[in-house]
Amino acid sequence: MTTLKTQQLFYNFPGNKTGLQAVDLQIQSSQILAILGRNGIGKSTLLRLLLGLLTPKSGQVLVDGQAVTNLSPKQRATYLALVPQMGSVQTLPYNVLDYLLLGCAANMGLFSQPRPADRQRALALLTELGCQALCDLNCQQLSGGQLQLVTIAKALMQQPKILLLDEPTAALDYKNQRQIIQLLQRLAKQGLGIILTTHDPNQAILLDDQVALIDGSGRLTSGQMIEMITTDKLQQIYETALQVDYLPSCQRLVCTMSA
Ligand SMILES: Nc1ncnc2c1ncn2[C@@H]1O[C@H](COP(=O)(O)OP(=O)(O)OP(=O)(O)O)[C@@H](O)[C@H]1O
Repeated sequence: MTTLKTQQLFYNFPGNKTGLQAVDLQIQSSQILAILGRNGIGKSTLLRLLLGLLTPKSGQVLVDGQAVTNLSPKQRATYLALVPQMGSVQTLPYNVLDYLLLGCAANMGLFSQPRPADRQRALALLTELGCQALCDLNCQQLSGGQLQLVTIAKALMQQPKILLLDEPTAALDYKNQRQIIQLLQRLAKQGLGIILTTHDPNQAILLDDQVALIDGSGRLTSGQMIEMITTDKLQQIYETALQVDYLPSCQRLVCTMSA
């Protein structure tokens, strides 16, 4: 069982007096936490703090009780992997299979090569994501959605204990969004802890686990999806008219923009 938690995390955005305030969150193996908040509120920044890529003004991030900043890069990579926001993914001129194998780098020695088992795992992941036909393409030839799927597969090659995903379905069509949601649920059942950011409350509804909302002052509150995804709470964090209702034909809550 792995636990990732923050204690009273404060962070000021560069050149700005605003930031994240007193963030307390916790996630453990098999849990999924969806983080929602409006543009520029600090969701990606929070993921970078959790990964130890940014240093908080105060407070700390603990992985199994150890400060993330005290872990070596290799130790960190055994715990945590990131699927970055699509705009920030640098496409390297590798074919898709080799790109996925880069995901194993943290678990390999300096001069070792990927093993046949790693290649098989990469091919199995591509097949699971319906991307097996992409395997020999150059990454720079991929569409935005194809690159997003391949980037998720690369992070899974790292075999982390907690997976952090920054808007993992932003570039995906409905079928692929459903596939990623189902994949995340399967992985959580197998023991992976998952933290993702999303702009779509419907995804948090479908994932149906933990939800964290960041409000306009950079404070985070979290709880079970059913307590957090309400018309009042979402209207407050997005500062716009929207509605959360139970839709009998979908047999679930649905969030829509209202007039
Ligand atoms: N490299 C940077 N240099 C300076 N300021 C930055 C940098 N990256 C982000 N910021 C600022 O930090 C704040 C939080 O940004 P962040 O990317 O964490 O927000 P976000 O909630 O993920 O936004 P979005 O939903 O639009 O992706 C913003 O005000 C942004 O302008």
